[in-house]
Amino acid sequence: MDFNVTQHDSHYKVSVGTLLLLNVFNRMVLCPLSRQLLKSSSSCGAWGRLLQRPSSGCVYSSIHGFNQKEVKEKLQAFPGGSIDLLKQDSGIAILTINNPSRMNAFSGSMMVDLEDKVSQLEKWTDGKGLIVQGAAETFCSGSDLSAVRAISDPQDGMKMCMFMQNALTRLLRLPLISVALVEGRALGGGAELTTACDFRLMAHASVIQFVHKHMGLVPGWGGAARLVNIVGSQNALKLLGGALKVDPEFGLQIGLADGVLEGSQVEKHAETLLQQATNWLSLYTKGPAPVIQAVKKVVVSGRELPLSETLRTEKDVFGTVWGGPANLQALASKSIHK
Ligand SMILES: CC[C@H](C(=O)O)C(=O)SCCNC(=O)CCNC(=O)[C@H](O)C(C)(C)COP(=O)(O)OP(=O)(O)OC[C@H]1O[C@@H](n2cnc3c(N)ncnc32)[C@H](O)[C@@H]1OP(=O)(O)O
Repeated sequence: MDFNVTQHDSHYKVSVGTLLLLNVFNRMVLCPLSRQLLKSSSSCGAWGRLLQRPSSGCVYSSIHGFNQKEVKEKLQAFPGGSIDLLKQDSGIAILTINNPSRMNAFSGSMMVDLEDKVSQLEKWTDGKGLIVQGAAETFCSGSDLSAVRAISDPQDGMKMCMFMQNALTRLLRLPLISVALVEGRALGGGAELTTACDFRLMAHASVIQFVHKHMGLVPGWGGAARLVNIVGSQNALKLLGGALKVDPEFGLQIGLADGVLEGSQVEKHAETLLQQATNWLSLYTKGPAPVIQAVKKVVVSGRELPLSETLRTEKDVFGTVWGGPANLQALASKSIHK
C-alpha cells in the first residue's frame, strides 16, 4: 500500500514498508545518536551554549568579570514588588510584573526574582507558551527610579545591566513561544522587556516608549539590539533617537506590535485581555510540548547563529522529533494538509 506524504509543497510516494523501516532505523540509530550528540555538545557547541543547558544562554559569566552572587546581593538591597509565575496545565504560563504602587517598576529584588522565574521556566518540560503581563492594568515603567538613583555609579550600573541582559536573553531563548501583553505603559526597561518576548500584543490606548534618551541613557538590558532585530535599524534609530511613543497603530505599522487587543482586564462581559492573548497564542502552541519546543529552538538558532551552525542545530533538533510520538502518530493517521 502506498500513500502520499506532503513535504514542502512536493508530493512523494512512499510505501508503508519503507516508512516503517525508516522509523525503526531512526528510533534505534539516529535518535539515540542525536540525543548523544545533543548531550555531548552541551558543554561546547553553539547548540549547547544556546539551548541545552539551563542558564547556558547567559551572555556574561566570570570570564567577563561578572559575579552573579555579588550582583544578586546588591540588588536584594532594593526590595519591593514581585514577579509572579503561574504555570498552567495548558502549557501556557503567565509571568506577571507586580509592583502596582510604582506602575510595576523593577525593584532590585524583582530583577533577582525574574532571573529565578526564568530558571524555573527553563526546567519546565511540559511548557509551550508564555504570556508576560503587568499587574493592575499597566505593563512596566522600567527600573525603579529610587534604585536607579542609589546605584548611579557606572560600575554598579554595568553590573545591573549585565544581570538584566543575562536574564532577558535567557527569557527570549526559552523553548516557549512568548508574548508580551502590553496594557497601559511600557517605559524604559519596560519597553526593553517587551522585546525579550517573541511577540507583542498591544491593548487599546497602550504605549511602548524607549524613554532612555530623556533619562540621558541608552537601553542597557539588551533592548536596543533586540529592537534592531524586530523593527530594523532605521525604525530603531527613530524610536530611540526620538524617544517616540508607539501606540498600537504605529506598533503594527513598524512591526513592533503583532496584534491589537480590544477592551480591558476589568470589563465585565467582554473577553479579558488575558483571554484574548491566550487565544492568540494558542494558535502557535497547539500540539505536543516537544514539537512546540523544537519549533522555538530552530527559530532561536536561526535568529542568533551563523548559517552553518544554525543548520547543524536544526539537524540536531530535527533528530529529537523525527520518529517521536507525534511524528509516528501523524504518519499512522495518514494526515494530509489541505
Ligand atoms: C531609562 C533606563 C532605565 C532602565 O532601562 O533600566 C529605566 O527604565 S529608568 C525608568 C524609566 N521610567 C520612568 O522614568 C517612568 C517615570 N514615571 C512616569 O513617567 C510616570 O509615573 C508614569 C507615566 C509611569 C505614570 O504616570 P501617572 O500619572 O499615571 O502616575 P504617577 O506618576 O502618579 O505614578 C504612580 C506612582 O508610581 C511611581 N512610579 C512610576 N514609575 C516609577 C518608576 N520607574 N520608578 C519608581 N516609581 C515610579 C510614581 O512615582 C508614583 O508614585 P507616588 O509615590 O504615588 O508619587
